[in-house]
Amino acid sequence: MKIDGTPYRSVWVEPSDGWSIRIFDQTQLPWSLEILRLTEPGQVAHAIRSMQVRGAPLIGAVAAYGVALALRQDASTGNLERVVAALGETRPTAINLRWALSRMRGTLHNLPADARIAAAYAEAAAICDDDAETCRRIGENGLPLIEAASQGKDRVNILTHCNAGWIATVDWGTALAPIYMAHDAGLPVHVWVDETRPRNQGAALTAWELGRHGVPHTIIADNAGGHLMQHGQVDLVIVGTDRVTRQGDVANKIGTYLKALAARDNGVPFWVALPHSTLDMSVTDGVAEIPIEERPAAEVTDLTGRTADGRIETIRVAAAGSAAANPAFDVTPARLVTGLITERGRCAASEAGLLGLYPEKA
Ligand SMILES: CSC[C@@H](O)[C@@H](O)C(=O)COP(=O)(O)O
Repeated sequence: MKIDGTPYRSVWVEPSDGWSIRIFDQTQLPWSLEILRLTEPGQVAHAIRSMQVRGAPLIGAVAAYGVALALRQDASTGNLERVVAALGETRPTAINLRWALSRMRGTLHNLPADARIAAAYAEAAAICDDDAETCRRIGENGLPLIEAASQGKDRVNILTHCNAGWIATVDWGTALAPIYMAHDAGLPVHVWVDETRPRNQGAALTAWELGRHGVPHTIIADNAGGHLMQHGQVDLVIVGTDRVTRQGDVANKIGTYLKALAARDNGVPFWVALPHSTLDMSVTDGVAEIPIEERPAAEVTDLTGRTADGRIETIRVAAAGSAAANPAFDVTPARLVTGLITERGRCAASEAGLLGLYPEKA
């Protein structure tokens, strides 16, 4: 996607040296566009854990390059195993991280050490190209939903939660890909952007992305969605996901489940966009089985923003001395999901629906 006319991906190899890795520091958005250079796997682990990079597909892609950086230092089998294990522990909920690391391990494990570095860069690049193309197809497969919802309307209102846009993936995004395509096709799209407390991925990242692309949008407090649905102001909900189970349960940013409940109560379609790398067929019951990341309490008690004179500051908004809990994801049961949008088409959020599109995962 483009920033001020220049096309970017969310992760790339620095062309001047051919090996170091470039990412946007998402903790600095929307205030400043800072590009970081990662040169060793410890920096990659830090970038994922601190959410300088975030979003399920992107953390998988960056971790893949983390393996390549580690092998530059030591291409032994022992080091390959160590880096795969270490990066796999950086965040627990998004399955894309483990998917990418296991794909890297599978490609590299049986190669001689002196062939591993080039192969690791090639495999990480293939993961990135695959993700960009996959997300583009998700856009194509979600577009008809927006076309149908916009019939006879001068505005089609889509609500989204968190950030499942191009900076959460390598390119295009998942939930936002159909929205970009609809906007580019001239459909009258308007997006309700949940602010997405506690880290504000909606207010900071989704709003930034949509704004750069010229997509009309309005930021709302997380609790406003139900009210808007009751008053007919939401035509459909599209969200991304960090893990979809065999029976179609969906893990996504905390608060997604409440949006699905409100959507069901108001007859609003609730769609979930995902690439194949987000499917975890080894898990059936998402509520019981998906590990939910618990993040620092300070993300709840404190807020970071830009002051009127341009300084980035963090302030405490909670009462002094109160404890805070911060589960970062929740699971929406399949029964609340209207359907899944994938690179292979749309399907029901069910085992039969998923196996219809992905028979090889039976
Ligand atoms: C295409 S990204 C889908 C999900 O990863 C996204 O909705 C989300 O929940 C991201 O959470 P984050 O904690 O910001 O990594």
